[in-house]
Amino acid sequence: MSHFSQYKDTIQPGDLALAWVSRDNVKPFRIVPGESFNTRYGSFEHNAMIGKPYGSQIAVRTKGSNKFGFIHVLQATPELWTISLPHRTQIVYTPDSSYIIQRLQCTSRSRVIEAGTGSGSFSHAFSRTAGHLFSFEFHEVRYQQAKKEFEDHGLIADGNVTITHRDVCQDGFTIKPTDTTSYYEGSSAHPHVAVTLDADAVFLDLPAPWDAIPHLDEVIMKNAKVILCCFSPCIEQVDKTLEILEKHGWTDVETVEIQGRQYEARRQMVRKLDDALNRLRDVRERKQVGVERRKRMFTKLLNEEDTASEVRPPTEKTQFNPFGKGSRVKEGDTKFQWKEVTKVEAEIKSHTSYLTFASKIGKISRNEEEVLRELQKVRDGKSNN
Ligand SMILES: C[S@@+](CC[C@H](N)C(=O)[O-])C[C@H]1O[C@@H](n2cnc3c(N)ncnc32)[C@H](O)[C@@H]1O
Repeated sequence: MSHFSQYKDTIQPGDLALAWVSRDNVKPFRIVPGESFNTRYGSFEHNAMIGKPYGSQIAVRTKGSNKFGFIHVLQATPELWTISLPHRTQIVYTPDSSYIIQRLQCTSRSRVIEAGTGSGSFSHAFSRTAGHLFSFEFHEVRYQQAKKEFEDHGLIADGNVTITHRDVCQDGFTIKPTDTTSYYEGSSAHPHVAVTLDADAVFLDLPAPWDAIPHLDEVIMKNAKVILCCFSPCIEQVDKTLEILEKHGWTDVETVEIQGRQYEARRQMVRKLDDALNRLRDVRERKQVGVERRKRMFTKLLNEEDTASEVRPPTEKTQFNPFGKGSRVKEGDTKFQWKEVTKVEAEIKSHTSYLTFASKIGKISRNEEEVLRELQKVRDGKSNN
């Protein structure tokens, strides 16, 4: 059973769990009775986690101190996997993958093609939503690593993912029995019959998608709407992709870019001009009192008079401290006035690329020879007139 497709309540032996150590330190680990998860804040025994609800905080006393270190144990989801996975390549982050999945109209009935697999970040998101994912990777080591990871996560044997070692630009997407693929392993699939992909959604995260696009006609669903997305960091790549999409009969072409932003909501103290003016007046008056006292003391010293009577007047707590200056004010303190504000978080993990979407119904492709003949006819007609 895939570790990513079902929610469960409690932490059990064998689960793939994620330790939330801090916001940018999330680590995957397998729950094994008797083992520990080690961090610089302490060593957390798996036995102390087993049976607890997911989301629990697990605390240990830090060695040689009275302090506690703690982690939260979370259930694996594609979103958390994306921020904790071992990077083998650039990856697609959740702001992009969530948008792409809905634009591809991906559902539990979808048959999705993905190339290349890379670090498998997007593959995990697809595997949760799609009916079947056919993922392709031409780098042998990356293929092996991704395959092992998918097996460990239950995405292959009991899941809905097929991974194939293939250069899709050169050899297309048809999976044959002679291929290095997870498809025939331990499955009841006929070992001599090529796989019918019949894909209705395609995601290409490749340096040269224009070389892969011409091969798609052989493997996409006929008489159904097929939606494609190409993920390209450069506008020059988009340009070449658009040209080939048009040539091969893809329509509804649109290029978008995701600009991920995170807004932090908080309260800000309301500062009125009158309050500021009163505070300035108060400061000036106090300063004046101090200056006059020092002047008197100086004169008395010159005249060798006793200065003992010149005691510092007790400082009354200022009335004009509207902004809590000099004291720590808790956000929302009812003694002050507050307004709700939002702040944009400066950085959010989102590998910015251009997303080019297109769709196709049936096997419509442009007959280049016919187009050239028609163009020639128009030119001939003009020159005869
Ligand atoms: C940027 S990574 C993909 C990252 C992936 N989308 C993720 O979220 O983890 C691109 C991958 O495409 C693979 N690749 C490049 N050209 C390919 C081709 N012609 N056929 C198959 N895979 C290819 C590369 O080896 C690389 O692993």
